[in-house]
Order: sequence, then structure tokens, then C-alpha cells
Amino acid sequence: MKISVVGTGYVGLVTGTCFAETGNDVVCVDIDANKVKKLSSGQVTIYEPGLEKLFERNLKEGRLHFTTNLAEGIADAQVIFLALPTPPGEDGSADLSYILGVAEQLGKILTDYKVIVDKSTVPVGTAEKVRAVIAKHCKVPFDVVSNPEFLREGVAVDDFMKPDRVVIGTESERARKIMGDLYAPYVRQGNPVIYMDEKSAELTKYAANSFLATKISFMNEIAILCEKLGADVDMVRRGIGSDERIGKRFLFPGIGYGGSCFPKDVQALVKSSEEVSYDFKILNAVMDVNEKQKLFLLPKIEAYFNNDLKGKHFALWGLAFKPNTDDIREAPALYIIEALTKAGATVSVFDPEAMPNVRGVVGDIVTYAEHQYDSLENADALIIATEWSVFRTPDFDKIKSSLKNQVIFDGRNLFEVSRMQELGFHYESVGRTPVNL
Ligand SMILES: NC(=O)C1=CN([C@@H]2O[C@H](COP(=O)(O)OP(=O)(O)OC[C@H]3O[C@@H](n4cnc5c(N)ncnc54)[C@H](O)[C@@H]3O)[C@@H](O)[C@H]2O)C=CC1
Ligand SMILES: O=C(O)[C@H]1O[C@H](OP(=O)(O)OP(=O)(O)OC[C@H]2O[C@@H](n3ccc(=O)[nH]c3=O)[C@H](O)[C@@H]2O)[C@H](O)[C@@H](O)[C@@H]1O
Repeated sequence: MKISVVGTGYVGLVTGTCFAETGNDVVCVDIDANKVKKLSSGQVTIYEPGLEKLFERNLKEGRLHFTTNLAEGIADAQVIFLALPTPPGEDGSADLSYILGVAEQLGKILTDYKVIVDKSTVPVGTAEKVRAVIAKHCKVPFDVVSNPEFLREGVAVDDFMKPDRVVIGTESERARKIMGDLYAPYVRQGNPVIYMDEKSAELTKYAANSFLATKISFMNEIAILCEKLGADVDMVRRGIGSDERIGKRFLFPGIGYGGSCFPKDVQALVKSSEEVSYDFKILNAVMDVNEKQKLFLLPKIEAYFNNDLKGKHFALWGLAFKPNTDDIREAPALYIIEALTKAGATVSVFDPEAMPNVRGVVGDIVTYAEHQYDSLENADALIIATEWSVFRTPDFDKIKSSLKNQVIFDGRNLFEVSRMQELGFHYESVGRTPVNL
């Protein structure tokens, strides 16, 4: 099938590449000429494990093309995916200007029937708006479908190729058949395409992200309670997670959820609720807990250093909002950097992938270590903000010999408390008994 993907960011690039991998002819359109130039010359513009191989193969075999010209990009396509940004507007609701802007352009250039698909995360009622904007100028029949994306950064290719489910919101039989054919190769047995009306599909996406964010904030509060009551959150997590009704995943406490989606989508659902005069109490609490959780380690650090961080030097491992990505949007590490530097401390950071992005945001207020162990030189303590695999089994002797004090503040519970005790570290983590040196 010939398809077009408008917006070649994270979702657009993965969508385009994976559809090419299953034999479709894909043209990706982006207004960023520099990005299009890089992609056309074979350079993958995001860090995503497993994507490069697929991208190179499909580019070489001529199934993947890039252009800045929308009319050229959609000319032969049967399906047009809109994978455009939906950032929070000033009041926290989703900004639909990218989507509606492209919809208006499409209305003026469509010459034959096409299925236009909202792949972006958009509030209930957006498909209706897109349809109205296109119809203003368009003389040919078309359908608008809601097909939200559930991939996670870092495992995006796997999530796309082997989805738990594909949600397709449409009431058009014609569009339903085309979308079903397109997705047939991806759907594992028992993990179905779920067809529904477009509003339910739009809400499904926000409900999924908000529910997962709720699980995380809930566990972060349980972790706080564990510390106050002397329980161990690892045990509680295992204890509840083995109940299939609760499930093992997304129960890991830490220093808050970040990224480009959970924070903005929870906020957008709260706004959508307000628009229909509903106060979504649980989600307001979820956001509140998360804001505080990003700086969960700070009082512990302050207490250890007698509330005086001036002149102290910290090593910070992990900058990305989670491992296996270079994405630093809403990353807890940025909040920690801000708080420490404001308090007069200096910070030496290390992240396997995200350092260039952090440099772009905070510049030289921190120093960037070439190697994870270089960051420890003369540091008063080590702080861990992202659970990259490479941090999980470090050389503790090297850590000990490089740090000024044997102190670790771990925001991701990477190590066994008993092991840290044996090794002689002052070790503080999330929801577990601290080891005091
Ligand atoms: N990043 C993720 O992991 C996921 C994101 N989503 C949703 O997908 C949507 C897109 O997200 P990302 O891919 O992360 O965004 P992004 O910001 O990485 O990429 C958006 C792309 O659209 C391009 N663009 C902007 N205006 C354009 C126009 N008029 N014509 C053509 N291209 C244009 C930009 O240059 C950029 O390359 C959002 O609604 C997001 O919530 C959904 C699931 C996962
Ligand atoms: O809409 C989106 O963009 C995507 O948002 C999330 O994916 P992503 O943001 O890539 O990352 P997650 O793996 O969900 O992690 C989000 C945040 O939650 C945190 N988290 C996750 C799990 C957990 O148990 N505890 C926890 O604190 C992570 O550290 C991270 O900061 C969803 O998982 C995807 O299904 C969805 O498609």
C-alpha cells in the first residue's frame, strides 16, 4: 500500500520505517528541511535501539522517501498519517494548531479519496474538527480515522511491530477495511485490532497514559509511606504485583515520571475534563505527587550535608527521562541539576546518550564527563537519576576510590540495600531503609 506520514519526529519516523518494513511504499513529510536532508541521506535523527537497521534497509531498497513538500508527499498515498506535535498550550490543553494547520492544507490539495489518520495524541472531538477543516475546501470524498499510538521510547520498534493492541476509531466501513489491511502483518494472534468509534479511540489513548501515570504516582506515595513506617517498597511491589489483577509492570517507584507524554497527556485530560465541567480529582493528585517526586532526593541530600550544599560537588549519573533514549523532556535529572546549582553546588554529569541534548538546554552550568567514572572525581556524593543498564553493575571499588565520601543517593533503586551495607556505602534510595554510614 502507498502511505504518507506527515511529521517525521519520534512517532512519524518509527511509523514510516515500520510500515516500509512490512512492504508498504512510504513517503514521510516534514517542514524541517534540515531533518529531511539528513533522513534522505541515511542519517537517523533520533536515538532508538533497532531503528537504524530497519531504516537503512528500507531506504536502500527504495520503500522509504522523505520530502518537505506536502502535495508531493501525499500524491499517491491511500492513507495519510498525521504524526504531528500536540504540545501543551498555555492553559495545559493540547495545542491542535499543527494538526489543524496541516488538515487545512490537505483540504486544499486532496484530489482523490484518502484516509486521513490522527496518529498524534489528540483530545476527544479532534477527528471531528479535522474532518470539518478538510471539508471546508475539499471536493473529493475522504475519511478521518483515530489511530492512537501506544509505543514507548527505547522499545519503539518492538512496540510497533508487536503491539499489544491496535486501536482504530472509525465508523466508515471503507476506512476500516483499509486500516485493517495495513495493520494485518503486525497483529499477533490474540492481540487484536480493536475497532471502535473515533471518540472512544481518542479517549482510550489519554486513559491509557493517565492510568499508567496513576500507577506510578500511587507507588511513589506507597514508597513514601514505606520510609515512614519502616517497610520495604520492593517487597510491597512484589507482593501486590503478583496479583494478576494488579500486574507487575509500572509499579516501580522512583523520582517521578517524565518524558514528552505522561506529563502533557495527564494535564490535557484534566483540561478536557474541566471543559465539560468535571473535576478529575485523581489525576490532579497524580500530577501533584509527581511534581514533588522529581525532587524526592533533595531533602535527603540536604540532610546528609547539614543543609549546606554550597561548594559541594556532585556526580550525577543519568539525564534522560528513562533509559535507552536521549530524550530529556521533563527529565527529573534537569530538576535535580537546577536545585543543586541554585543551592551553590557544582555537578558533573554522565549519560550514555543524552549529554548533547542536556548541553543544549543547560549549557555549561554542569560539566560533562566523558566516562561515567570520570564524573566521580572529587565528588562529595553520587546521585543516580536514570536506570541505564550500564549503571546497574558498576565497579564499586572505582566508585569508592573516586568519591570523596562513600555516599550514593539512588533515585531508581538500582542496588540491593544489604549489598550496599556490606560494601560500606551510605546509601539512600526510594521507599527502602537507608544505610547510614
Ligand atoms: N514520542 C512518543 O514516544 C510518542 C508520542 N505520541 C504522540 O505523537 C505525536 C507526535 O509526537 P513526537 O513524534 O514525539 O513529536 P516530535 O516533536 O518528535 O515530532 C513532530 C514532527 O512534526 C514536524 N512538523 C511540525 N509541523 C509540521 C508540519 N506543518 N508539516 C510537517 N511536519 C511538521 C516537526 O518538524 C517534527 O519533526 C504527539 O501527539 C505525541 O503525544 C504518541 C505515542 C508515543
Ligand atoms: O504516549 C506516549 O508517548 C507514550 O508514553 C509512554 O511511553 P514513554 O513516555 O516512552 O515511557 P514509559 O516507559 O512509559 O515511561 C514514562 C515515565 O514513567 C517512569 N516510570 C515508568 C514505569 C515505572 O514503573 N515507574 C516509573 O517511574 C519512567 O521512568 C519515565 O519517566 C507510554 O508507556 C506509551 O505507551 C505511550 O505511547
